[in-house]
Amino acid sequence: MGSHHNGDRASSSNGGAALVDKDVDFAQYFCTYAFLYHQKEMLSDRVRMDAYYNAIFQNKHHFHGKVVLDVGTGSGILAIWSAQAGASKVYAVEATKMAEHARTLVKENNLQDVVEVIEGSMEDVTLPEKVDVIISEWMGYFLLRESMFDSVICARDRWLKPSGVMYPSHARMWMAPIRSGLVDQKKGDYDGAMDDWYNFVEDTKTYYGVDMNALTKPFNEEQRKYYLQTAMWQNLHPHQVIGIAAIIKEIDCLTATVNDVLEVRSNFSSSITMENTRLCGFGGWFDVHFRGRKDDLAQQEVELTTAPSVDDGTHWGQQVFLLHPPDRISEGDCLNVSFMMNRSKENHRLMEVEIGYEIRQSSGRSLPTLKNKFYIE
Ligand SMILES: C[S@@+](CC[C@H](N)C(=O)[O-])C[C@H]1O[C@@H](n2cnc3c(N)ncnc32)[C@H](O)[C@@H]1O
Repeated sequence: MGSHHNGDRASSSNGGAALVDKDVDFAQYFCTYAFLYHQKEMLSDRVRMDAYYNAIFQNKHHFHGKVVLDVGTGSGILAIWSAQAGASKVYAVEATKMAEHARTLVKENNLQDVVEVIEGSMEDVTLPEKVDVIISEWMGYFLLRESMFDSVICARDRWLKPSGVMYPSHARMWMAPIRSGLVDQKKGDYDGAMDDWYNFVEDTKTYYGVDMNALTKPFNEEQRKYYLQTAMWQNLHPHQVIGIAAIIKEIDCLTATVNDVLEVRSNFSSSITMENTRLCGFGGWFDVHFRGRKDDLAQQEVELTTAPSVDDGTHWGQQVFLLHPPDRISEGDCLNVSFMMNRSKENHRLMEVEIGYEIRQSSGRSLPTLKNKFYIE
């Protein structure tokens, strides 16, 4: 993944809705994955690496003598591990030129007889046989950003044997109320940008004789979106979580369809667990599990979580949705939240989010429901 302000991680499916222009998709999305610095960032994420490493090497029975497909192999790391764990054949599919680097690594590690690197979009590739295992690291910010899971679904439906296993096998999205000083900082930035605009309008009128004020409204909307409504990348401290976290989506990777992940809708409640604090927003994260399948379980189940953590932060961090203004809130209060996330119409790899929430105070009083719109860019 690129910079922490929502860089890109990568696919080329049709998003389940509108048709996607592959050239545009390549320019906007895949391109970043062609850089080694980007792959290195993922390869340096110890939580991510340990989880996949343990999932493979503690469950060698799923790999030994088996045919494996790695969807989006990048540097080839998961394909190489699969081969080292005893796979008889690994197809490693990668859309970008990173495939060439993967090929180099495969050769240097003496696995060229087992791992076949194929440069191409998963959706376009034809394999000579069906596979026993599909492994992929497809997760974007807040799980579904990038919509790369579509490509995994496509691969599964075309190439996985009926008895096949998915790595990971399950995924969940989580959400919790949080406190954060960022809410004040962003509001300050936004106010500063608007003050600057008003000065600009005045100066333009004074010095150049043109009144720009008619553009104040659209400028304001633009700045609000940028400073106040764009979800932020954060590595939250667990102490910033002020209420019970809720699961808002569960995905069985063996059976989920694109339709199942086009939209996420959840109504949940969260009890506030911190005395006299501020509700500054909501934090969203995900976890995935490697459990094998019901009739062919993992010997050692592995979890990869991106929950707020002091020592085990990941490059995914959490996505933070800030509320302006924040509300005073205290232990015993309860939040009723309605959450909705859809793909952006302009770019199926980006997301739009609506969060409605109502505070029920421990006194029994309810505050009016507030609705907020956000963009995961
Ligand atoms: C998050 S990276 C993971 C890379 C590597 N598997 C790892 O774990 O380090 C996802 C990779 O999948 C590739 N990718 C995404 N969608 C793809 C598709 N539809 N076909 C082929 N490659 C794809 C991207 O270019 C990127 O290199």
